[in-house]
Amino acid sequence: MPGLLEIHNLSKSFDATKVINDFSMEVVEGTLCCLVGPNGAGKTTTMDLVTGRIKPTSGKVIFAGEDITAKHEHVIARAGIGRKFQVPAVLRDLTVRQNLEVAYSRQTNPFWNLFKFRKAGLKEKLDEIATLGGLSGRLNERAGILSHGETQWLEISMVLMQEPRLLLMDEPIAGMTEGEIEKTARIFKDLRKTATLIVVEHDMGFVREIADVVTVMHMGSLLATGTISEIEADARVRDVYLGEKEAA
Ligand SMILES: Nc1ncnc2c1ncn2[C@@H]1O[C@H](COP(=O)(O)OP(=O)(O)OP(=O)(O)O)[C@@H](O)[C@H]1O
Repeated sequence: MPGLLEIHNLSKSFDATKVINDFSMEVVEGTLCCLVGPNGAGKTTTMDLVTGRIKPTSGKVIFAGEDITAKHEHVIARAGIGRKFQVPAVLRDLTVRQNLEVAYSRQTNPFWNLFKFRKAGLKEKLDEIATLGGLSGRLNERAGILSHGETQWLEISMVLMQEPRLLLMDEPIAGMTEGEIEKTARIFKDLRKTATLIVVEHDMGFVREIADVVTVMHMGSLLATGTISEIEADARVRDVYLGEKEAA
């Protein structure tokens, strides 16, 4: 079965520096892939290339069988690739519910959204996503009073409102408490039932908890890919990545 996302021989140079070097990976629909690697390995740049934020020097990105390499960022988003960045972009003065409505309609006027969401189906969809994101009891709270973890879950839920087939996340647990990390792992396990995910992550404990597949990058290239047990047993990975962390 072809992957929902296929990256073929991707390279990217900034001026004379090649930061992505003939990198290939495939993500099968319904799986959660963790993209790991030392600082500067090229993980964020790869995500930028997949979402069309920047364009590769060579290589191809295929999504759901379609070549999206040359497409504009907004076209790629509309095709079903959602991204949650590390820095939250919630509207702090609106409630959790209003933020989710804005994410769906892309309209920041709460009154417009109030009418729109009375239409059949949308309220149910919002409630379902709020439950998935662990926010069903917080819908009427102002987003500005949420904890850091809750704000991250709201952001994830906002991306889900756009119904992405593939969801990319940059270090989603950065700054979270232990309890929030555990809850985030549970949310991700639920998400995997309906979406395909790529999570860029440094915390190997969290990766162990959530990943179906782990892909390791090193100096812009693929170093290894496999289950977490295969990756942890791989001497090359230990040398360049885990070894480096132990030494830090
Ligand atoms: N716009 C740019 N111009 C020049 N070099 C860049 C640019 N963007 C990224 N780089 C370089 O590309 C390399 C890969 O960076 P990238 O942020 O993709 O790594 P990363 O694996 O996400 O690292 P980290 O884990 O620290 O976030 C780094 O050496 C970085 O300095």
